[in-house]
Amino acid sequence: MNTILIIDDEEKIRGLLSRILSLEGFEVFQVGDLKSALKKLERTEIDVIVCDVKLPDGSGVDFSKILKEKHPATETIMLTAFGNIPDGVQAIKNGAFDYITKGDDNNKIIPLIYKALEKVKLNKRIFNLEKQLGNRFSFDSIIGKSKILKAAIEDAEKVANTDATVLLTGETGTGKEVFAQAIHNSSSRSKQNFIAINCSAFSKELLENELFGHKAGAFTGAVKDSKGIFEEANNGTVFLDELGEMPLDLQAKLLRVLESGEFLKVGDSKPTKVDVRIIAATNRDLPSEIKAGNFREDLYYRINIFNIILPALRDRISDIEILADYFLRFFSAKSSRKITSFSEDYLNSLKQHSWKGNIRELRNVIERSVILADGETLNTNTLPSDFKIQNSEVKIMSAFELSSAEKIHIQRVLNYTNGNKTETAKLLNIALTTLYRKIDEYKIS
Ligand SMILES: Nc1ncnc2c1ncn2[C@@H]1O[C@H](COP(=O)(O)OP(=O)(O)OP(=O)(O)O)[C@@H](O)[C@H]1O
Repeated sequence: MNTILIIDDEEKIRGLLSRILSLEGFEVFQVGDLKSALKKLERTEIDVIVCDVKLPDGSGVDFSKILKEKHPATETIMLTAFGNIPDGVQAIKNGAFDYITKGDDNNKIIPLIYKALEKVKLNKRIFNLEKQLGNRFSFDSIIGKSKILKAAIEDAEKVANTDATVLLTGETGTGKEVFAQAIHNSSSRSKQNFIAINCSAFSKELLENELFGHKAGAFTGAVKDSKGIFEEANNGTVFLDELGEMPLDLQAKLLRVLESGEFLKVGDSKPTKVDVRIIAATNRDLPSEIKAGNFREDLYYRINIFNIILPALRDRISDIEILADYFLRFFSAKSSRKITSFSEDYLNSLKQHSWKGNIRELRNVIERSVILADGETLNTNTLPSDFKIQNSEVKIMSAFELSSAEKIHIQRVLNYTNGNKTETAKLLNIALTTLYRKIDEYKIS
């Protein structure tokens, strides 16, 4: 049953609304101030809130902002006083679904609630999809049916419930972090922290500080003791991404953690002891790195206890369709568009591509196509120019058509980002200044 919360300090109005909405079959709750509303929201899942603007402990308009941050799936309808449209407009800017004028619009409330409930349904769907795509990966949500992927999943499932160190190898974007999360989530450590760090993203000093933390006074600006991720992840799992890039000095410190669970914080003389499981990943060939003097051999043998090799996408072409379909559903739901299929040529082009960026690249290509799509089917004209397209959909464009296609393309991406130029330039892979020049040139509003 859908749940509605009415926030109004006037008992009569609350009662009246509550009766109307209960008769409609909703489960209705009512409170007289914002504090009680927050309490109610902590305990009960509310779909739609009907909220007065003036409340004894604050303004409903300001509250709508807090609500969007704390309960993003819930939608709010503001009840504004007669003739006070600015309040309603501000509430919508703050994230409210809509507003109605008190007393005046009684017949509008029910249809508006149904509309808001549709939006709530969509919000929930998107959050679920995002959760799957984000950090809640389990083995069931790893997509793909190819033998080579299934074998990797089977190995990972076997090792998950041990405390063994795991080394994940594979090209960029093959899902190493996704596998690391799935291993953690199905291990006995799943209730504890999973902390991922990219060893190539920091200078040596910063990485040491991030991993091991520091004592107060260890360096200028170190005013307090600080925990590193090994301490933060105590009893949980640390995922060391791009391990091949870790500086040699830090490799020695990591070896000690693996051997004894101990390390020295920066500026400390007493060791700190932790119990962490380590999962490492690399797209480098570690034996060659050892030969080149960039990676410690003893650390390699300590890390390479259980190696899982993640296949490149081009080696499991049979998975492309199901992955593409998954991302299509995700991005069409995210942009509230009804795009349901690919053309045969589109799918063939995907299958012929070399996929150097693997699943990450596929995800980005589908997102781009969803932005550019005209109808319910993705066609090859939404693919980037480096895709092989050998089909009936190709036609030679004149210079005139090219520039109008560019204009339409920019306009679509701008619509997709709600006019955010920085994000648009990023998606188009052009400089912000180029975007401004083109907006000017094509007179895009
Ligand atoms: N089997 C899968 N099913 C669905 N999505 C996946 C799958 N594998 C990877 N992804 C998605 O592909 C993207 C890249 O995955 P991930 O970051 O795990 O790759 P990686 O191998 O760790 O990359 P890098 O080496 O660049 O760090 C992410 O958006 C992830 O959600």
